[in-house]
Amino acid sequence: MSLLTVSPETGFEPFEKITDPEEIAARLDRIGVLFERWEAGEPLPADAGPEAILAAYADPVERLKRRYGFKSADVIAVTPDHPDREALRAKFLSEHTHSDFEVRFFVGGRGLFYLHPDDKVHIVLCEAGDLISVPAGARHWFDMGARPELKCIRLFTTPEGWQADYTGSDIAARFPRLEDWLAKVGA
Ligand SMILES: CSCCC(=O)C(=O)O
Repeated sequence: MSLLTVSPETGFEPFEKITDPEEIAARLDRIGVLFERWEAGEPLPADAGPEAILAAYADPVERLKRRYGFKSADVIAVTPDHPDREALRAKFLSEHTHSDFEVRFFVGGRGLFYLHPDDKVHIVLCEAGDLISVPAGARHWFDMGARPELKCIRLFTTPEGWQADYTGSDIAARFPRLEDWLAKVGA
């Protein structure tokens, strides 16, 4: 995991990369985002599907539902050869918001969250064991990369699950994607 906070106007240099989980949690807390490190458990098989993933994490998911009143959960499980990987990636690559409080729990793989709740963009590289919230109304987007390796449980306080309101902003296009990010900033 790592966090970088940048201003869309001034760009990325110089940047301060934060890798200490407690510091990441403290910085994200200031913008109303919950960040926790969890035991990710035994790695699941690469081809584990949504049902297997939810079954393996039934207990922590139940605890999260009780703690935050989540009404539904789903799984994003994408492998580098997933036939719909481009469409799945594109769905999250434009800035959007959700009307409810949500949580993402990464049980495998990685992806880059770009949170834009204020005048800064807070870029969080999320990996197995990272839990991060998406506050209601917070602008954000997400990149799983061109060859995605991602297993993520999502929890929603609405029964309907994932519903996005796209902001129409082109801000995401001005930011490096996952691969460029890893090359520039590192994991
Ligand atoms: C890490 S899950 C995919 C991203 C997502 O759910 C979102 O951007 O709202």
